[in-house]
Amino acid sequence: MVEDHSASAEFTAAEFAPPEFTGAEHRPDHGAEHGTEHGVEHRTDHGVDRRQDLRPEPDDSRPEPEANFRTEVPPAPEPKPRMDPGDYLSPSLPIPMPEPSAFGYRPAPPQAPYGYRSELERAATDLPAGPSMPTAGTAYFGAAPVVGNYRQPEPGAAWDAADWGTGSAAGSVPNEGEARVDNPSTNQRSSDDGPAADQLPVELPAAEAAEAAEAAAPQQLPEQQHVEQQHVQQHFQEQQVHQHVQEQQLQEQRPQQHQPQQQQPQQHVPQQGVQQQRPAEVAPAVTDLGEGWARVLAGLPPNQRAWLTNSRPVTLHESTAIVAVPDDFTRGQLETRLRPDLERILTESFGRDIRIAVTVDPSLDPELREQQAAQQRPQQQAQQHSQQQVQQHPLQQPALQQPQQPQQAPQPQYQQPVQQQPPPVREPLRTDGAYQPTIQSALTDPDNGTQFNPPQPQYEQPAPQQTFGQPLGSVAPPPGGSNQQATEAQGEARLNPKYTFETFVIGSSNRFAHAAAVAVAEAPGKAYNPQLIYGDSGLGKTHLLHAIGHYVRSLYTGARVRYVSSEEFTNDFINAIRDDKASQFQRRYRDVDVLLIDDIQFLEGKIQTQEEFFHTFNTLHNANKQIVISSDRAPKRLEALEDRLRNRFEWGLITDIQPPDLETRIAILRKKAATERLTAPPEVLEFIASKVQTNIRELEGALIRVTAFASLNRQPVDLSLAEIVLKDLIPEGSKPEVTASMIMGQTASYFGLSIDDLCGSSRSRVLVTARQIAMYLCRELTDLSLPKIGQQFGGRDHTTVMHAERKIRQLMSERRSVFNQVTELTNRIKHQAKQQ
Ligand SMILES: Nc1ncnc2c1ncn2[C@@H]1O[C@H](COP(=O)(O)OP(=O)(O)OP(=O)(O)O)[C@@H](O)[C@H]1O
Repeated sequence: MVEDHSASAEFTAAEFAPPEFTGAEHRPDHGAEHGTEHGVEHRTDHGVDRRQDLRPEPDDSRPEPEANFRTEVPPAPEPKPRMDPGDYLSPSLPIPMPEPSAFGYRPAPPQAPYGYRSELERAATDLPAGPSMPTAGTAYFGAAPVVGNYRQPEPGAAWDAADWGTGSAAGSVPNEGEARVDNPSTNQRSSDDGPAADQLPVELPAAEAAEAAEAAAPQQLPEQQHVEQQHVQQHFQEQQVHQHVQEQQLQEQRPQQHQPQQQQPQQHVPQQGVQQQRPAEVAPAVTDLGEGWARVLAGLPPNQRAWLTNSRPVTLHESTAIVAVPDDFTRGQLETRLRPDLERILTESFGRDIRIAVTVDPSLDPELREQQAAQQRPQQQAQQHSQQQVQQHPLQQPALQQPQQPQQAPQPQYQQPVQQQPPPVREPLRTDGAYQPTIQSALTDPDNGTQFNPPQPQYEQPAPQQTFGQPLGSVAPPPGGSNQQATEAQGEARLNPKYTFETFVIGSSNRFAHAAAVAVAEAPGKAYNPQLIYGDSGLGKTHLLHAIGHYVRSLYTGARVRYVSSEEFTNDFINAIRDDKASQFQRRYRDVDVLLIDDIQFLEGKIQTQEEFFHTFNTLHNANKQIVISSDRAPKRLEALEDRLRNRFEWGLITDIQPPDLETRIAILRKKAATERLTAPPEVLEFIASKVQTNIRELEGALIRVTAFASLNRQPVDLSLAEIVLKDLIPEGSKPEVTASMIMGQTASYFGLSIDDLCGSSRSRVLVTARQIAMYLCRELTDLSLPKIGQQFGGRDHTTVMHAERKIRQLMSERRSVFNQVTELTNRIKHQAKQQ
């Protein structure tokens, strides 16, 4: 429900989901697998080609490229040697793209960085603007008018040069209609033009240096002016010809010919030769990203091209070109300022719509490579020296032939990206084709029963730097570290591998929460911070939190993600105080890039823990680290939480999850059946979905029971069998409350044990099974979280409960005795609950 749009920017999916929000409309043909059933999307792809909706409206105040060209040229410029496009390309020749299979990776999720956001934004812009509804684009995103990576400053508002990366002094965003024009007399460029010539790094390539020097020259000879004017005129005419030809092309609607184009250096002929250049202007469409990228580099003005010097085209997936850049800051520049021009040129080059997705590959940073090389040099020299000694003193060979110490890994440079510097223009790009994309495959094909590929170990990347920036005060694992470290990092994140975006079914009840979660994962700390997801138990909040974690880790090498439930946070905090390990505790929760904190309602009434969480929150938020919170209520209804915390939750984006409708429930069951390889005909799934309406965990439990029963009895799963198994399911609405103590009491008496036995440490077989069954039933029949259940059973860890749940599910389908025990116990417990 909408609580208060103006104050909390909160909204509910159910009310606002526009009717036209159907999967079919939203999903063109991208992605590995996608379907719409009963209006419910089975998302397994990240591909949604709707980024046009997302991209910011072109800023009128920024000159179009051509206008830019004209305004940048001083009225009487000094003659400059025309640069051959080959010069532009030389430092950054695109490499042939490796075949995905050759490197053992699958292509990145098609258009991942846009699809989900576009969904969210489309939803936002489609909403009716009522009197209490702020304008679209800022309505739902809390205080900051942030959409994706793009921060759109308010017209006239002060803006920070760092946001635009020019290093120039802060200015103000021009009001609508105000154009930013370069000032040739002072040689100052408007901030939108990218790195100004005098701010470019010292070691420019020759051509760039010539241009920078030229821009700095105060005087021009009349003769030079004349030559330059000729160039200007010529270029202008060339562009007109180009436009004309393009218009003709459009009119004729000629099918594009996809012929690979040989990269031809452009001829600079005198003005009258423009007509002869026509064939070169009407370049045939390219099919290869390398060629397309070459055209991009040739087509951009130098100041924009400077940002691409260390970039690298990675691969083209359908209509998404993935480009790697050395750092987050450059990524931001590409995604905001350069995007329109890049996409325009690529679209023209390919003859079809092309969008870009930018990923970070720190190994492209020339400084870093230089440092690496410098560190390796002494070792190599020492090695050479040793070898020489060996040759000179053969008698010493035994000593010298000791196995070499493994080469010490270069020390990581965990620096924050340099914020106000244009990208270094120093070294030619690597052309060895050894690049492996940071974006890991996140595609699943549940219909084929294939599992989601968990992110590859983080430190297999050649980069000795964390892509995601430096966690606060952290001691990051060394580069090139072992798989064990990667596994540890994975373990540290504490993410359930089954809870990914691929296994999450989208319906009208959770569409907004899902779209926001994806947006957050794609731009952690930038899109919506914090993000709060609330909804009743068993509706997928935890699933979304874990999915964010997985997705961040697959997109950003080295990103530190930590999932924790509020109860664990509380316990950890108490233990830290008890053991005098406060600083360790703080490091654990503050040295992360993404903190996912589940069931925040459990902090209610815990004053000291709230205080600690408040500081954790502030530290992370101030450092632009992402915080995602889940709660069973809207923040306003967390009355026992301190005001200052609740206020902070409202800074970002609040989304709710509603109980799924019938179609979504059926879709969830289908997905579950596919991933768990359970066979159940559609009518059985529909029957189960109609019986269990408000809790997806119970829904899944019902499916497990039906299929397990069938498997034990060697019967086919059909409607009559499902009816028998689920006959005791109490209709929703009149659901009596089942408590943990009820379950433990019933279980203990059923197995002839005591409650102390269940909570104790004995590991006799009967006891272990009884304990695990009780834990399983607590999970299925109550709303208790994993840690809470663990507490009930003598303070056991939540992972023990997870293990028990899994184990009993498995045993139910393998052993009749276990199935019977669980069924019998369920009936007894429900019977007892009904009578109370
Ligand atoms: N949209 C969905 N698609 C697929 N599975 C879902 C979806 N929503 C929930 N589930 C599944 O339902 C089960 C319960 O979800 P989850 O634990 O995330 O709920 P929750 O809202 O966090 O509940 P609680 O508040 O009790 O912790 C999980 O197995 C999860 O995978």
